[in-house]
Amino acid sequence: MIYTCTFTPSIDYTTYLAEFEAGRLNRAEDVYYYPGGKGINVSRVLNRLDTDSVALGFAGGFTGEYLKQFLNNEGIQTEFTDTGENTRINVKIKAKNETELNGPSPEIQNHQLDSLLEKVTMMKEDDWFVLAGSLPSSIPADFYEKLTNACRKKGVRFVLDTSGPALGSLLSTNPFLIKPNSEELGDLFGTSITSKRQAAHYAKKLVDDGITYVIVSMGGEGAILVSKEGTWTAESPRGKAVNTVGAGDSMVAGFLASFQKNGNAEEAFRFGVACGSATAFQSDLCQKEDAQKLLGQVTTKFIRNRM
Ligand SMILES: Nc1ncnc2c1ncn2[C@@H]1O[C@H](COP(=O)(O)OP(=O)(O)OP(=O)(O)O)[C@@H](O)[C@H]1O
Ligand SMILES: O=P(O)(O)OC[C@@]1(O)O[C@H](CO)[C@@H](O)[C@@H]1O
Repeated sequence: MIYTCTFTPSIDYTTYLAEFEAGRLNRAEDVYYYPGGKGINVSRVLNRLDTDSVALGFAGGFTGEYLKQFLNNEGIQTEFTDTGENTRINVKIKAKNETELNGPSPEIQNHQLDSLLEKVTMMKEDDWFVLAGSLPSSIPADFYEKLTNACRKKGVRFVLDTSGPALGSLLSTNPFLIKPNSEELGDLFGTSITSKRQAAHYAKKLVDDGITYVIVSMGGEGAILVSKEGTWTAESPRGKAVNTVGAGDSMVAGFLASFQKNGNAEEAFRFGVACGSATAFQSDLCQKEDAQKLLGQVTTKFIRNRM
């Protein structure tokens, strides 16, 4: 089973308008209330790819209820721990540019952390634990150690998709897969990454340090996958970007759904890229057929590592 875990879920209040101007009253033409948060997006896309998952994490209040119901209505199993406070609402403004306003993480108490740890301890060999999205800074560092030790002991593969200091501090747990975008990878090394060659250089350092697969996503430019064997690069299919929120999460879901079936990293990477682009080309997250249609446009190049 794939377990996704979102510490900081959201309702994504997604609005479309021709023009947006800060500092004045703007009126939206269309609005959508999507469940959000990176792990939740991974679960929603997995579900559309006919792959079961359980969405774990922390939610509360009327927004937390909406989130759970929405996911359950889509047929996704949820096991959220109640935070006792409203889950945040993130504002996504789609005008000529995309503007985002994300709320802060909830305060999470020790007994709530323990309840998550208990769930991870119950996982079985060959399960997956996908920790995705922003992590509250108040959580003691040794908690993640306990969490990832529990995964290791049970033979559960740990997938990490977070950003900022949390990404840096969790790398030493040797995740199976991480998926930073180029900006997040650059932040990690105190530099700015503008090409696939640069991205491959830094991703390789992470693989040398013990991470099995590093995917660096680069929006409309495509992505790279680095492992001990070498580097694959992929161009994104061309199309009109409608809403890129969740494109990275769709890529993670596509990779996992495919890898879980046949263990072929290149194939999983190609399908991940197709899922990312299929999501970017529509308002909500992609459906399986959308990704399958784009798959033929995703070709990869491989460069073997020198021994
Ligand atoms: N404009 C675009 N055109 C085509 N494909 C895109 C576009 N934007 C994103 N994608 C696809 O989605 C993948 C992931 O996108 P991106 O690098 O923006 O992820 P991200 O920054 O993690 O996104 P998010 O955090 O919103 O999920 C890209 O590698 C690409 O395959
Ligand atoms: O604030 P975080 O946790 O970094 O990101 C949260 C978020 O922007 O990421 C998802 C897209 O990847 C959205 O559904 C959600 O609103």
